[in-house]
Amino acid sequence: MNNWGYADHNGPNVWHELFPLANGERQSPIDIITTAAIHDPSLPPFNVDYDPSSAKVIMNSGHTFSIEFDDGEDKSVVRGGPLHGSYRLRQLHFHWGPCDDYGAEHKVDGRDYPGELHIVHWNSEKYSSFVDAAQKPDGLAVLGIFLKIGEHNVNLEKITNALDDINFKGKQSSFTNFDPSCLLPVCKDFWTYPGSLTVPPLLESVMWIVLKDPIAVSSRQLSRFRRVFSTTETDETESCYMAKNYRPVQPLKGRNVRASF
Ligand SMILES: NS(=O)(=O)c1cccc(NC(=O)NCCNCc2ccc(Br)cc2O)c1
Ligand SMILES: [Zn+2]
Repeated sequence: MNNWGYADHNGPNVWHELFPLANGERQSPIDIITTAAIHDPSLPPFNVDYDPSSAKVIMNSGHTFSIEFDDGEDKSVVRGGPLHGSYRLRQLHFHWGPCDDYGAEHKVDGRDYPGELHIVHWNSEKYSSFVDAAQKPDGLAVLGIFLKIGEHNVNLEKITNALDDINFKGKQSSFTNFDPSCLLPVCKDFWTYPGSLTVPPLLESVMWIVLKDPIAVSSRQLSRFRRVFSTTETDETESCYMAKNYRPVQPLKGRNVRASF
C-alpha cells in the first residue's frame, strides 16, 4: 500500500499494515492535556531566523501542498526551545478537514481546530541530510501552528493564490521570497514533546513544538485548501479533492508534554 492516503481503504487505520511504526511508542499527533503538561522553567524561547530567499517551490504531493526551501546551507534555521543546536528549514505544509469544525492533527484538551500548519526542520549540526536526520531520534523539529476561523489572513494569500498552479498531484511551481515567520502567532508560548512524522513512514524522529495560540484564517481561505486535487491531471479514475489529510490522535504511551509557559 505505497499509495497510502486518507480514505477508508488506505487511511490512518490501515497504515500499520505497511508502516509498523504506526503502533510505535512515540507516535504523533497527540491530544495535549493542558493540566498534565509540565511547566519547564528551564525551557528557553525558540528562535526562528528565516531568509525569504530560501523559499524555492510550492508543490502538490497528493497528500498535502508544501513550500520547499533550499536546505543546502544554514540560511533558515530554528534554535532554542527544547532543541540542542540549530535545525535547518526544509518545508512547510498544512493539514485540514472536510469542514470548518475539525481538521487539525493535534488537539488541546480534546478540542479540535479546523487546520494545522507544520514547519519542518532537520538537525544539520549532527546529520548530513533531511532523509538521514529523519531516521534519528533527534533528527527533526516541527513547529505546529493551529489555524482557527477568523479574519482573512493576508500572509496566507500568497500561498492560496499559488494553488491554481499546483491544483493536481505532482504539480510544482516556483515560489520564492517568502518568510514563514509571517505565519507565526505573536505569542510564542508552546508545548513540546518527542513524537513522529504524522505521515508514512511515521518515523519517530520529531521534536514537536506546538504553539499555544492559533493564527486566524478565513473560512474562504480554508475552503480553497479543500479544492486542491489529490489526483493527477490525467488520472484515469475520477478526480478526487484533498478533502481531509489529518491523522487522528495517537496514544501518549507515558510521554511527558512540557509547557514553556
Ligand atoms: N506531518 S509532519 O509530521 O509535520 C512531517 C514531518 C516531516 C516530513 C513530512 N512530510 C514529507 O516529508 N513529505 C515528503 C516526503 N514523503 C514522506 C517521507 C518523509 C520522510 C522520509 Br525519510 C521519506 C518520506 O517518503 C511531514
Ligand atoms: Zn504535517
